[in-house]
Amino acid sequence: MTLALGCIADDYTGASDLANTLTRAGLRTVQTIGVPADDLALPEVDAVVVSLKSRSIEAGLAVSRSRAAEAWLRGRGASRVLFKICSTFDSTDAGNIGPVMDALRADSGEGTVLVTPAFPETGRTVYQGNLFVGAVPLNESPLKDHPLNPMHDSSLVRVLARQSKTQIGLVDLATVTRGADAVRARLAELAGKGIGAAIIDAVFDRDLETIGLVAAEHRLSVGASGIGLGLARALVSTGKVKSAAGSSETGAAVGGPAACLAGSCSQATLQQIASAEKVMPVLHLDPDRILTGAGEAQRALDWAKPRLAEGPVLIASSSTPDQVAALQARHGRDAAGHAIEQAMADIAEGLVKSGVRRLVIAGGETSGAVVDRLRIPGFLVGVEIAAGVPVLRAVGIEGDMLLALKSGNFGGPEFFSDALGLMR
Ligand SMILES: Nc1ncnc2c1ncn2[C@@H]1O[C@H](COP(=O)(O)OP(=O)(O)O)[C@@H](O)[C@H]1O
Ligand SMILES: O=C(O)[C@H](O)C(=O)COP(=O)(O)O
Repeated sequence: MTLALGCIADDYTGASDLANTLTRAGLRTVQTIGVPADDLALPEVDAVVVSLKSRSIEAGLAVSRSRAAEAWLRGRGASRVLFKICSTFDSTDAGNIGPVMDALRADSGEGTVLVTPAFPETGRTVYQGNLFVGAVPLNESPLKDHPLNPMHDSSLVRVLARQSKTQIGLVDLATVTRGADAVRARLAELAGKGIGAAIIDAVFDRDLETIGLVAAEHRLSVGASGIGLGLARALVSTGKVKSAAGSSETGAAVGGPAACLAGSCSQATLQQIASAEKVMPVLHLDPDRILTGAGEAQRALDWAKPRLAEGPVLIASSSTPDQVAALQARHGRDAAGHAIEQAMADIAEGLVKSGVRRLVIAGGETSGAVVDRLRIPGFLVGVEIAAGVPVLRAVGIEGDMLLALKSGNFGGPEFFSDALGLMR
């Protein structure tokens, strides 16, 4: 296997989002969970997206796991590596985007690393280094209330500078619109000043295509699915990869009971849960009971089992920002997050033991906890359910399973029904 592109994603929904984008852009892609075991049978692909649950862990651990993933990718011929982060730059001043980028930059000998979370298809744009979510700056968007990584500064130059050891520059939109050579010249200017990374503006897909042509010449880039799109289009347009567009996995139907789990507290997910309540049974977990060990996961399984034969169910821990803040005040942010993730994993494990083979999960950290508990080593990419969210077919397990790992902010109001309709 000689990879045209190696990717390291800091959460599982983001990995799935990127794998979807690369597949739709014509790259044969597989998503792995962590660095694959040598005996995991992988198809011949152009790109591998290694999923890590590293976005919100201790920075040193995020660095070591990311470096191990990079070594595995480079060992399989990846001369280009994309460190995939959230399109809303989910992170804190401790990291982990800066520390991981610094380490991967040192390993790769990269001069100035191109960084952009722009993903216009989902309303993420970057202008003068500032990230916009739809029409509002990041710090005025619902991401200001994220349970783990609340974002309070839309200037990514400032945000990354607080996390990284290198200086952070800017490649502005005016430069990008002048084309790849202008971007190359600007990067050379920054590298000459010893600036190790640059936020690069992007508002439209054509900006990503320009960026992708330059990023394809670099050993390391950092960004979300948008730069992945640019890289994929550049690899195809320059003949480095023969397009396999339309090659997404469409294997046999799996059938059987189906269930949805929502751990995301995003505005989008709360709306999707409300829509789902009109068409399927929904159980709202009591987060305090989870934190006090009151058997909430078992209660959820006892509720779900008799209903699964009738149709899909949805089990949600999701709360409003005020409720999240109150719970965190009572129990601690990290303790609350971890306990609820693990409860979701307990529930998922019980549902699979009850015969569930089609699982929709809302939330990146939630997806990580569930997929790790189910010991799924990798996924093939299926049809797209919504921008950034594909159907995934598990590989390396006994039997068949279909999953959808929904980024908290992605998908329309009817996402859960839409997903189940495509996961047969
Ligand atoms: N009711 C709740 N109160 C506090 N934290 C919660 C609640 N429900 C879920 N969480 C936690 O919030 C975090 C959600 O993160 P994640 O699953 O990545 O969602 P998103 O994709 O929206 O970022 C997880 O750590 C989860 O355990
Ligand atoms: O928004 C993105 O780029 C990715 O889909 C992502 O990283 C989502 O992470 P989340 O934790 O599911 O919001």
